[in-house]
Amino acid sequence: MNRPPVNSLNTEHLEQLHRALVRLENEKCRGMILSSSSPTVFSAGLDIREMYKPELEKARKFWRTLQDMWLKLYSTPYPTVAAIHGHAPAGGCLLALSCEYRVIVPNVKIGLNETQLGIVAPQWFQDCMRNVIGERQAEKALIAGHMFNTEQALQVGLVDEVAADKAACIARAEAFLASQANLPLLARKTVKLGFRNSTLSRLMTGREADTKIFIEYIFQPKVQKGIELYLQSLSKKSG
Ligand SMILES: CCCCC/C=C\C/C=C\C/C=C/C(=O)SCCNC(=O)CCNC(=O)[C@H](O)C(C)(C)COP(=O)(O)OP(=O)(O)OC[C@H]1O[C@@H](n2cnc3c(N)ncnc32)[C@H](O)[C@@H]1OP(=O)(O)O
Repeated sequence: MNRPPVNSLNTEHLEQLHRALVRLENEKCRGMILSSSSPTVFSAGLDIREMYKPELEKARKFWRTLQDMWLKLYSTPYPTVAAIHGHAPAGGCLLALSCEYRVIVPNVKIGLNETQLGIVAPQWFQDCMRNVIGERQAEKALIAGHMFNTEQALQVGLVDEVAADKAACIARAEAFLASQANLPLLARKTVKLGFRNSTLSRLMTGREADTKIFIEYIFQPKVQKGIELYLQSLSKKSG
């Protein structure tokens, strides 16, 4: 990902990610490392400006593009690793959770923090967390909007490994891909999709309902007020 300063996910960036995933699949890619050009941020999650006073059709397109990108990422036939050498809140955490393996560096925060922002992580975000860390830990983390530090993320199983820095992180991600390289492709892909199918189907069969929930939620005046205040707090911080 290379969308400075923080790889926030707007419609255009989501479309780029989606196109890249389609191309990798068409080219029979043998593995992907999802990484960031930023030295300190993996991805800041959804671009909050896409949810602030949006036009209805733009908001719908944004959400459908996110759904498209995630459905592709979660179901890739090739192995995927997230090299998390920077913070990964909310949608950034979703990207990492959607890969098959996660390597993180020290001093990083990762989690589905939506509750803390006064919004709600959609069901499929929640499913991804549950599938990785289990029901009990996911429920606790999501209710609190907890951001895990590196040590906590390793302990709870949100990530698989800690590496010292970006170079080591990429090297460990490559080692994971190498460990998968000799597995028969069809068997590997079939098992992966078997595990992920119910999560994928839940969104695929309810896409329009999921979009409606998103739209109705973000268009509420009190939610808009919360987003406005959060945006102000973010820009005050950097100002
Ligand atoms: C059942 C009902 C269900 C209903 C569902 C409905 C709604 C929910 C919908 C979706 C779920 C939401 C998912 C999300 O992903 S929301 C996004 C959450 N992300 C965050 O909270 C992260 C916010 N950012 C940070 O914490 C920090 O920026 C950082 C990532 C830790 C990096 O810190 P750093 O100090 O390096 O950078 P700055 O904070 O100075 O930021 C630089 C610059 O970027 C702007 N920015 C940061 N994050 C975002 C973002 N997510 N979107 C847009 N812009 C962002 C920040 O404002 C600064 O901008 P400036 O112009 O001031 O320089």
